[in-house]
Amino acid sequence: MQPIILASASPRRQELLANLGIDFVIRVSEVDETLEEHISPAQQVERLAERKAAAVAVDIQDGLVIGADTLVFNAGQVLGKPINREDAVKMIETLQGKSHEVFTGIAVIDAATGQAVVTHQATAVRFKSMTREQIERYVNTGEPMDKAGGYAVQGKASVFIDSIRGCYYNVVGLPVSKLADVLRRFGVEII
Ligand SMILES: Cc1cn([C@H]2C[C@H](O)[C@@H](COP(=O)(O)OP(=O)(O)OP(=O)(O)O)O2)c(=O)[nH]c1=O
Repeated sequence: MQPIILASASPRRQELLANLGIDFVIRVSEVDETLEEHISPAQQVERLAERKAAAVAVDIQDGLVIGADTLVFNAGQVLGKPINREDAVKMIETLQGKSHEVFTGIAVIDAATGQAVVTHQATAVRFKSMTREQIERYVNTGEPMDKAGGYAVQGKASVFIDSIRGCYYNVVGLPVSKLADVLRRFGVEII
């Protein structure tokens, strides 16, 4: 089997891939994650996932490099990670009491041939109504700061999640079942 390289510093992605029991190494390269204007959230996450994988693939001889990117799409607006506490409060204020979509793009690049498969998945997440005080208490936990949309479905934000339609793991940062489909196209059978 070819070596598998996860081009991600996200502990969530590392944990989800490790859960599958496959051997992989982690290599991360600096990538400009500035959001582009006038492209759909699906295109946005696909481009960033591909950029992350390509930045690592260019430096190695062989192996399958996996890149991923997650964004929240709410009321026509793309939300990345909050830049500070106030930004996190604002993000959650716009999310509470309704549904939004979480997009994760994944890219797998065969470093030896340059062959790439890039795709994405969307999951709908509905938040309960939250008071300003609850939002502030949640932000004070520190949990929102390195998460797209300013929340972690797998963490304390779970208290405020009303429902999820689609892949849960996609919200956490890696659509595991879709990734398995893509890896199979490169000859990697997980189970
Ligand atoms: C919505 C949501 C996002 N997230 C996380 C997943 C991602 O780690 C992060 C989105 O940021 P990303 O820029 O997609 O990823 P990253 O910077 O953490 O890691 P890398 O670029 O090295 O792969 O938000 C959660 O953990 N839980 C959630 O519920």
